[in-house]
Amino acid sequence: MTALSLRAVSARHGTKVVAADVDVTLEKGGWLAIIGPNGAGKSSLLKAIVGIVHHDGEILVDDAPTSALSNRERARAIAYAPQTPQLPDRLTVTDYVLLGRTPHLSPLARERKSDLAVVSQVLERLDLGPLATRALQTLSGGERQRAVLARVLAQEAGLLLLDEPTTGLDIGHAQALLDLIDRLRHEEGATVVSTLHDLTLSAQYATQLLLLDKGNVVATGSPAEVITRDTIARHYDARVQVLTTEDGQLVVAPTRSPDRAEQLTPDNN
Ligand SMILES: Nc1ncnc2c1ncn2[C@@H]1O[C@H](COP(=O)(O)OP(=O)(O)OP(=O)(O)O)[C@@H](O)[C@H]1O
Repeated sequence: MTALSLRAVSARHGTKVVAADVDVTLEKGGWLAIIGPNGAGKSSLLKAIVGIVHHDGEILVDDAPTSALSNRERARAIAYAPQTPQLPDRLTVTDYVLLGRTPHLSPLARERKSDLAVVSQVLERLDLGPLATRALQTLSGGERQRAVLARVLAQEAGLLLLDEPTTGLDIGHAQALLDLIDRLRHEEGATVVSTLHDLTLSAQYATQLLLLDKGNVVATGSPAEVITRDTIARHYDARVQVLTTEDGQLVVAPTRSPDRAEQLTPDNN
């Protein structure tokens, strides 16, 4: 089944188009990373898929046009974690994560045992058990980020849209979180669309990349097709080497300009 199809989709703020004419297809269980320099339109495109930024063109989730879904149907199909969420600071982690169950409850109904079970399972998976009764305002940046992901996972939607999910996480927590998302893909068939600034992580975790530059799609394909020294130089104005580890994983390593690096060798200092 095709989990997500964008057909000639443009995202716009008012009349200003910030991501133009995007065509992409993602099979169930795939992971699409939207990459590109600052201001390229990545978050806006993600928000257009969620339905909180205007779009032109057609968006299909599980082969159904999202324009035909009710809010509730949409919330059961698509879970979204914004880049900088406004959190209800006084809520405990458990109560906040329970909000993820809202699309599964009938109006005004209280949560059921099964909802609480989903929440405690998700908290455990994200190593948030010890923080379950803490108010959100007392959490560190990385802990808040994990709480947001926990709410998204509690929603049990098939399509996860994650805007910079590793922001504020140290390298170990970032890897643990991406590994967890990867497991959800493999074990539960979740489909993932994320924006990611870290090109190494994008190359290692995504099955498919879409590179935006100034709102235009300038490259799509597998990580090896999209992540090349020339492409990164052209669209990010950055000097990098793309290395391959012994087990075949790509690593994007920034390099200093040769002139400047030479000036800094110990002999010259
Ligand atoms: N609500 C808004 N109203 C008007 N313009 C907006 C709005 N939100 C974003 N933009 C503009 O749309 C363009 C794309 O922004 P967007 O946040 O989608 O980029 P991005 O690729 O996610 O950037 P970054 O990597 O810096 O997070 C930018 O020029 C931005 O200023």
